[in-house]
Amino acid sequence: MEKENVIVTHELTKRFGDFTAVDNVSFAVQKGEIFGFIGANGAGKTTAMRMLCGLSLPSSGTATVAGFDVYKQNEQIKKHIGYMSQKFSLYEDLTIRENIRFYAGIYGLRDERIREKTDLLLQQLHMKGAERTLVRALPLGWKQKLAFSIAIVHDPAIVFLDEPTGGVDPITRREFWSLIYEAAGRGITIFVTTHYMDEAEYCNRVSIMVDGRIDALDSPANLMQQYASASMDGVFLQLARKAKRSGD
Ligand SMILES: Nc1ncnc2c1ncn2[C@@H]1O[C@H](COP(=O)(O)OP(=O)(O)OP(=O)(O)O)[C@@H](O)[C@H]1O
Repeated sequence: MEKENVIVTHELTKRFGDFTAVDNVSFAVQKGEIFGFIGANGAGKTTAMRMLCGLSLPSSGTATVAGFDVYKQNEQIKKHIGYMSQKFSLYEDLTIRENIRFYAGIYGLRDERIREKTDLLLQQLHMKGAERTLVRALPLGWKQKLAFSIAIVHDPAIVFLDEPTGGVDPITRREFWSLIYEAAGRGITIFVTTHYMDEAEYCNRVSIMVDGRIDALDSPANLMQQYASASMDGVFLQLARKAKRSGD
């Protein structure tokens, strides 16, 4: 049976003045898929992701996210997605437990559900006993795992992760990825940008953006075969070399 598509774009485009940041991008992402979105600095990943999250209107083209139209239903989209940016927004002056409660409340969970979810998260993250620790005192890897769990506390259809593991060591990144797999196993679609090519290999499919366009899109195994490379690093370098645009 065909899996349901939760993101569908057709010739999605974003222009800033006469500069085309995202250029006629068409793709679909299936429910429960881990979809990697990679590209050199300035390729257009964040701009595309912001349109899909309902944070920025496209210049042209179409897109639906969780069945909602990015032009007309951006408030609905925001309710059905989770988002974690590079500068995740945990409150440093609140404890772990207080951060979970705060965001669960914003997402509209009822008190009883918040209590259940808080206990579940603390257990999953092995943070029981540390729940009254201020977030500011936590190591970066703990903060990232907590931020991810909070981004999906309301069981969204899709979670958008913008370079979620920047700056952490490989072991912590792997632990972070086990949380991603667990969420995908529950049917949450993962849309993730990363600069780490080992992480690209963990994705079900990877799209590679060059100068605002999607130049390649397939499973890591197929891409490595197509570009005759033993790693995603090799695939990425072949494509990124063609880029004319440089990041800022
Ligand atoms: N508001 C804006 N006005 C003008 N140009 C912009 C604006 N936002 C982004 N751009 C430009 O669009 C291009 C794509 O930027 P974007 O941030 O989407 O790239 P990216 O692939 O996410 O890069 P990075 O990996 O560095 O985050 C860049 O050249 C950037 O300077």
